[in-house]
Amino acid sequence: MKRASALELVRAVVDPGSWRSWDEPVAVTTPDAAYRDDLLAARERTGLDESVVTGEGLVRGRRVAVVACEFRFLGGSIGVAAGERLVRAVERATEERLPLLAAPASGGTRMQEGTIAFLQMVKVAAAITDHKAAGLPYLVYLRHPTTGGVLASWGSLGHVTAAEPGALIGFLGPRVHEALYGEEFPSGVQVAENLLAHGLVDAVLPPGMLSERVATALAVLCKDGAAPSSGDRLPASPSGPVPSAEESIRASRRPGRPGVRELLAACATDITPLSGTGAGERDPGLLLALAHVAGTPCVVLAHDRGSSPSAHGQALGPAGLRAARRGMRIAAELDLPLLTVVDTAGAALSREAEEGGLAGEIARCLADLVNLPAPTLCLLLGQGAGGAALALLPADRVVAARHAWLSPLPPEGASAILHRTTDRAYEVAGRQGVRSADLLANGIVDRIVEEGPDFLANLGRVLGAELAALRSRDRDERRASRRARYRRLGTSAASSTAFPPS
Ligand SMILES: CC(C)(COP(=O)(O)OP(=O)(O)OC[C@H]1O[C@@H](n2cnc3c(N)ncnc32)[C@H](O)[C@@H]1OP(=O)(O)O)[C@@H](O)C(=O)NCCC(=O)NCCSC(=O)CC(=O)O
Repeated sequence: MKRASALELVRAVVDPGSWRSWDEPVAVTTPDAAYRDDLLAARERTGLDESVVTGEGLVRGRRVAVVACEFRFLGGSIGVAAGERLVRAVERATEERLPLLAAPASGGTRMQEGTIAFLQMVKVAAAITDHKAAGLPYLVYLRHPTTGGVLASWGSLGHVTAAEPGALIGFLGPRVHEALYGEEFPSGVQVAENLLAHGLVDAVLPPGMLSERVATALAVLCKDGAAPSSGDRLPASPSGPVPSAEESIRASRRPGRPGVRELLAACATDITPLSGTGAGERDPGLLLALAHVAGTPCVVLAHDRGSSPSAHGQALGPAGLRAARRGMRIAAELDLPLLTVVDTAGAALSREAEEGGLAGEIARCLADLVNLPAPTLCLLLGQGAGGAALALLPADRVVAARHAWLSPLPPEGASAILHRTTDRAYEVAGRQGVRSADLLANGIVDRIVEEGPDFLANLGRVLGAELAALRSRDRDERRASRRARYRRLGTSAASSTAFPPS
């Protein structure tokens, strides 16, 4: 496939005329005559003095630091000079508080320089860790081909990672595999599209789409917008009769009830979908995205019932919960508000889910979420059955749709435990205090949104106001009051009015 040069890639992504190189010239000092000849030939061929270019430009008007490999320069391989140039660029981006875009294309560590070149991976990874620890975004665009120690360091540390269509992306170079094992590496594995299918990258897109997608992601990651929407008129507080548990459970399972996709379509912009854990797993039951929700930048992680006509939708498994924890880490690193959306008929119940650590992942989600430094808001949108629902619940604030509910397991399961039949599900749910009104009374939910004709628009307004209010609070105070809130649950201080059982 055609390979764009480093500077062609840069030109594709930055605004015309805005590129400023940060590169300081490097001299050829090696005593190895053959390597010296290789370097000089590479310089002649590319017009560059090393295999990476670094600098800054505007991406749709925003200053962004960019580092990119030139594959025609010794296979884009990284030796000491290239490693040093990369690290200086990352450090400068951190100092100047610029978001960083990396666009590698490389055969990995430069073989001519050996082990000292290999160890550059450590300092590059350390510099990127510092950049992220400073709360700054790091985006990666994996180009054809990206292999070895480049993929195993700065290629795999992005908050968001995209790849070039058809690009060869893998740890072991196919040439090496063939030489070592005498056979070709299986085809179709080290290919961008296969990485997407396995939750290793978030998107596959051509260089021509990069500037738009980078701008969209950075609009959220750099926390643009978020004018507090306190002037918005919020929907009136709920009044009128409280529906029974049966009414709410039936309503939450009605075909056509809006899910997270309808919610985002109604009140989110600048959506960047993220895919999977980044560690080889994805789960269609979990939607992870960056977005502006009602104008506030946030990480969204949500149960996704998908387009499945079944009321049960797509069950969430351990991989989905691991992807959720990836979203929590991004929110924590960038101090972005996190919006969770609960709408699940229950976790995946299967051998794979058990062996994949379902219970452990629920535990880790709960622990991570209740301790997350970032502002957190949970929307109980519909069904809230069992641990898969609770895993996304313990936020600073919890908003519930009128017919949303939360129960320790699907109501039919509760009925089976108590009465050895699923037939008494609604009766049991009524006694378990699952309704939004019960949750409000027990201090689990802070606000209920009625489900009238403007349901989604009202939800958007409430979420916007809640997110804006959360962002204006002091971080330590917010975290302490979150912990206190969940510590209090079940004690008399937690509940206000007790609703009669439905
Ligand atoms: C990246 C590739 C798939 C690209 O294949 P192509 O057929 O497109 O191109 P190619 O093989 O002709 O490579 C183009 C030129 O770049 C050179 N080249 C490629 N990789 C290099 C490297 N790591 N060091 C020095 N030179 C390298 C090639 O020798 C060739 O030079 P010329 O044109 O002069 O012949 C392949 O080069 C490859 O498999 N490279 C090895 C990848 C790998 O396993 N790296 C691990 C390194 S150790 C490491 O990184 C640490 C770690 O693994 O953790």
